[in-house]
Amino acid sequence: MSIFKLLSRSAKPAQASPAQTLPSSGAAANPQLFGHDERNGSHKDTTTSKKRKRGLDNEDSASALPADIDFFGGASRRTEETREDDAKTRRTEHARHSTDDPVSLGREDGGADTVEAYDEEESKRILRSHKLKIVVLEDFKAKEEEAPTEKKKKSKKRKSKNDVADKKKNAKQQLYPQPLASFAELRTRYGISRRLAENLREQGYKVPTEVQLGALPLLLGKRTGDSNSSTVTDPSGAGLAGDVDLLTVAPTGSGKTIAFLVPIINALLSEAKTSNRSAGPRAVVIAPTRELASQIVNEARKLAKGTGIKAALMKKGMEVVERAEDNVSEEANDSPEPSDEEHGSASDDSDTGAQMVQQPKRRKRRAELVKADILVATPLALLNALKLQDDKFADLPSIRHLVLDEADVLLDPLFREQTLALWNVCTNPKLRVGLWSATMGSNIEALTTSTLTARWTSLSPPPNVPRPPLIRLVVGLKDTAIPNISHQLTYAATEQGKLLGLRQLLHPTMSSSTSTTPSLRPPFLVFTQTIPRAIALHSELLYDIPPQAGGSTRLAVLHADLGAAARDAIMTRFRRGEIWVLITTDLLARGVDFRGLNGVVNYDVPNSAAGYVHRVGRTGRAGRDGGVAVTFYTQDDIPYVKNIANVIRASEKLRGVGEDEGSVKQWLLDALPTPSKRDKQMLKTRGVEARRRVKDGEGRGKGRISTKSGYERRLEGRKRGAMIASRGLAEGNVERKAIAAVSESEFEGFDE
Ligand SMILES: Nc1ncnc2c1ncn2[C@@H]1O[C@H](COP(=O)(O)OP(=O)(O)OP(=O)(O)O)[C@@H](O)[C@H]1O
Repeated sequence: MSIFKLLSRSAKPAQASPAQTLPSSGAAANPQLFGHDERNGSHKDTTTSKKRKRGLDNEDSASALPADIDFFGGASRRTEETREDDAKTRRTEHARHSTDDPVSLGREDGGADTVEAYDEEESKRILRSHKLKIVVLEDFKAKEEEAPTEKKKKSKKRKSKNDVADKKKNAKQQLYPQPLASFAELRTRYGISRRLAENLREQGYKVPTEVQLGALPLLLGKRTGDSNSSTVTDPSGAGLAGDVDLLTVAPTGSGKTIAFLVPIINALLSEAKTSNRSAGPRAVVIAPTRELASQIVNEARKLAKGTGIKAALMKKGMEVVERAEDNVSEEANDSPEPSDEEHGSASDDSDTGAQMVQQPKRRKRRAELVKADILVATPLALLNALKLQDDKFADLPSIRHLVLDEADVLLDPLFREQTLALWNVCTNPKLRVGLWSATMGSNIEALTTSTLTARWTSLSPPPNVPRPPLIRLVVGLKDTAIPNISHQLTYAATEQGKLLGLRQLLHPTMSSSTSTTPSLRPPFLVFTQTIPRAIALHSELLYDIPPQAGGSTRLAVLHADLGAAARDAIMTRFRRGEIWVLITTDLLARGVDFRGLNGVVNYDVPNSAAGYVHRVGRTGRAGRDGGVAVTFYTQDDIPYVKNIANVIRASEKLRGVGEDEGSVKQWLLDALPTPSKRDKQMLKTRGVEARRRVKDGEGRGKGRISTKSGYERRLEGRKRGAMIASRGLAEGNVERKAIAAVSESEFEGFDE
């Protein structure tokens, strides 16, 4: 039975019936990914800890964690009985605070009535069990203090060297800040705005994910109601108090967006009274694609609802700063003005929700000045808006918070120049920077450090504020795919084999549905290497979905050559469940969050291991189980596929899958060649060459995908076959070869 026919049986064909448990859909039981080792007793027993004293004495060391933190252990293995125990414990905790309303704990000023802080040992244990590692990557202040000391004390060179070594050691010191036990603590312990806390609760977030558990305390800094002080530093004594630049590496779908937005919105709210809101945006979030930027704006708006904080997506035609030429033109106001067409029309911005300020007396060309507190943009869109006549860029001194989402790609050669230019126009000495991604090479760390230093020393006048440290937070193993998805690495030999494999996924046969490997169910994404290949694959599959299941409307292609409106429309239809199979390029590989996505097909292998991590990370988000990632590879891909096989192996290891049971067996790893550095670089920049050489529709090369649908080609094939047959098949080999060629190209698909 075709999955499409099955799905189309429901009253609303666009959605699966509730009875069907589509793997990645629905609410995530537990958004956290790690912590199972707690149960194995790998950590120290904490019988004496404060939290344990609060009614958890009978549980083993893992369960000794507060219920809200111990979801890991619980996620896969917790019994009904222990769940009930946890619920009781939670109720007891709430009773202690005389309310069941998590966000209303504490007073308006955020004081009193908070749970006790963890001691350092317990903080360490919790952070370790959730695979969080936080280190001071660069303690610039200590370094600056160290420099003159070294100069002056030449005679004590040896001693000085020891000092430097000690300080270096300290600079890489590991931190164990208080982990965030629940979102309620954001209000009670960190005193975030009541409205912000309510907005978080309204969205149903209860348990913080690992990255939130570690990053929010670091970024919010100030803690209220702790026993010794209302404003305290972290227990490690690093003196952070929220004033840090942060580089975060955390798995895909682990909730990084909330982790960077909450502290920004909260800071903007507390600065609101003192800051000049008309001076321009105060926070900028840069993302590599328009789709991701628009998603971040939506998230920010939900979190900032009712707070007065505005978030806007940077669009064509928006102005961010008033420029000198605007003022000049004010005087020449009556003279004819150039057309404003190059900046797009105002209606383009109608869905942004940003307040556009009309400047009636100004030059028409610069008619709109965005008045948003948080501006979200792709690098080029923002740079274009800042471009001055002399090819320089206008400064943005109002920006206090800069976030680079998907920082590794933003600092990759493709975007590096633009991103650094934007970083440099943020001239506020109190600028705080956040770099976030699921993958981060060490070159990005080095680039971040050098950029921070270059920027700091170039500030004029020299800043009279302390220089914040650069902290690195890593969740889990760096550059690894999330453990909660099933991987399938499938050798398809040729392009035809891949097409056959994809059709098999669209129309699973009985034998494949009873096989042990999990089957892929719509909605899913299909990634190709290039735009022409995405377009061609879309044409090829256009009529593969039966009309009774919605036909060709269930299939769509999304790529960067489409206009903004078309891209938005496809995204909306896919999110609504109207499109079931979306063929795309790496445009959607990063950041984009489709909650109900059941799987990902790498029709063409990704260009790097990081590419694989991001692509497959579109499924299994927020801890959801059951997502499937299928990767086809051909003869042409063999030189490059080992990196991907290694990522799969590491992810399965995290999941606890044994070496013999995983989808990548040792013999395969041994057989695959290790790509050279040069090969990797070539792959990253150009993709698999064979697929570039053969352009869409040209000849019958091995990299070709037909631009005609399979259905159309079948019809043509039948006609041709009939003609050949009518000429008489007995005429010899020539015709037989022709028939063979036709039938090779006309795969019939899998019927029921
Ligand atoms: N604490 C939480 N509990 C449940 N769901 C959460 C929580 N935090 C975030 N989410 C949900 O998890 C999903 C993924 O979040 P988000 O897009 O921020 O992930 P990400 O870490 O930025 O991923 P990527 O690396 O792919 O960009 C979103 O749908 C978000 O609403």
